[in-house]
Amino acid sequence: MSTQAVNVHSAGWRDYYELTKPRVVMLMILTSVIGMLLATPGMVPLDVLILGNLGIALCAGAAATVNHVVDRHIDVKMARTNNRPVARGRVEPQKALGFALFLGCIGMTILLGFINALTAWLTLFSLLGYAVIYTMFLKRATPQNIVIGGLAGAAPPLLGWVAVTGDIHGHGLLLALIIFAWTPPHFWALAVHRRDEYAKAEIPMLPITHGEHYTKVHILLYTFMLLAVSLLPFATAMLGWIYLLGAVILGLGFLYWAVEMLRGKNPKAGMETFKYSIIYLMALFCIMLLDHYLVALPTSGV
Ligand code: HEM
Ligand SMILES: CC(C)=CCC/C(C)=C/CC/C(C)=C/COP(=O)(O)OP(=O)(O)O
Repeated sequence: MSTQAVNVHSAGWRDYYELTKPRVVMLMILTSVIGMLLATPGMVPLDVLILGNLGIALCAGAAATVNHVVDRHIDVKMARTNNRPVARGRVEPQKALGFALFLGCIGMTILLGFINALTAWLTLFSLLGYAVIYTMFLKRATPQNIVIGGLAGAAPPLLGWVAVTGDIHGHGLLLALIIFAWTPPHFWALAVHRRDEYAKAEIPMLPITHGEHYTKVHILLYTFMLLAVSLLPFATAMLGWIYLLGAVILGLGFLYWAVEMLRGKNPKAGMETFKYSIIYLMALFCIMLLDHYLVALPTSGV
């Protein structure tokens, strides 16, 4: 049997793992872990840390799996996604949906049984926000799809916060707001780079409906907004000087790439901006943690 035939007909655990969009979920979990640690001056109880993040990750993986099923006819048309397990036929849609249901039920049971109801319901809203509202409706309907859909992806640090404290605090919301402002430059940079593929799949992403220049201007505007929003944890005394310095340097780096895109002289700028966006978010949240333990807690007298 040829390798191609094996690829097409047999599903392995790797295919099921891929359905969960593991690298995206890992970054989300980094933000929810940090959301938990920022929520308290003390140490987060180990069961909340482990079970809370497990529950959130399983629900995010369930949402990602539904996205693979719903988008299979689109995914098969784009080079970036055409080897995905459901699009390629290695995993049948019903089996993938069963897998999503399994992950979602375990995730919700963990959150309801061991964390708290508010975290569980907010996680379910995020799951449905991405799997149903974004994937089934917004993605196909409007170039603002990812701006609105970004609310679901922005939730993890807030979910982490609520898992620890049991209520929604302004500081937790601020963390989600940062990811909300980050999502458009994160995604549109890639969409500019992959414009032709989205056009082929007839998805109304901003570079297709409004053109590349318009998209690049909006990337720059959102990057300014992101820089401003990222200063709020300092302005509200949630975090201190180390964070301020980190947020400014990382934000200026993002602005550099957004301007590079707009100048249009560097053909790799779109992909570089996309890659930078991931490093940016990872680094920003790590610096929050550093600041929390080195500056914010010691000066608050805890
Ligand atoms: C509606 C919101 C979002 C949209 C539309 C979006 C879009 C995308 C797309 C299309 C890719 C695929 C790039 C590729 O396959 O080359 C991607 C990759 C990625 N995204 Fe997002 N994203 C969103 C939100 C998020 C959030 C909230 C996070 C984490 C907090 C995140 C983290 C990542 C990471 C880590 C990757 C790289 C994955 C890899 O290397 O396989 N994204 N994003
Ligand atoms: C419970 C919880 C926290 C839920 C969050 C769910 C989640 C995994 C969101 C991911 C966001 C994302 C990768 C969007 C891209 O989808 P796309 O379909 O536009 O991109 P694609 O073409 O790569 O599939």
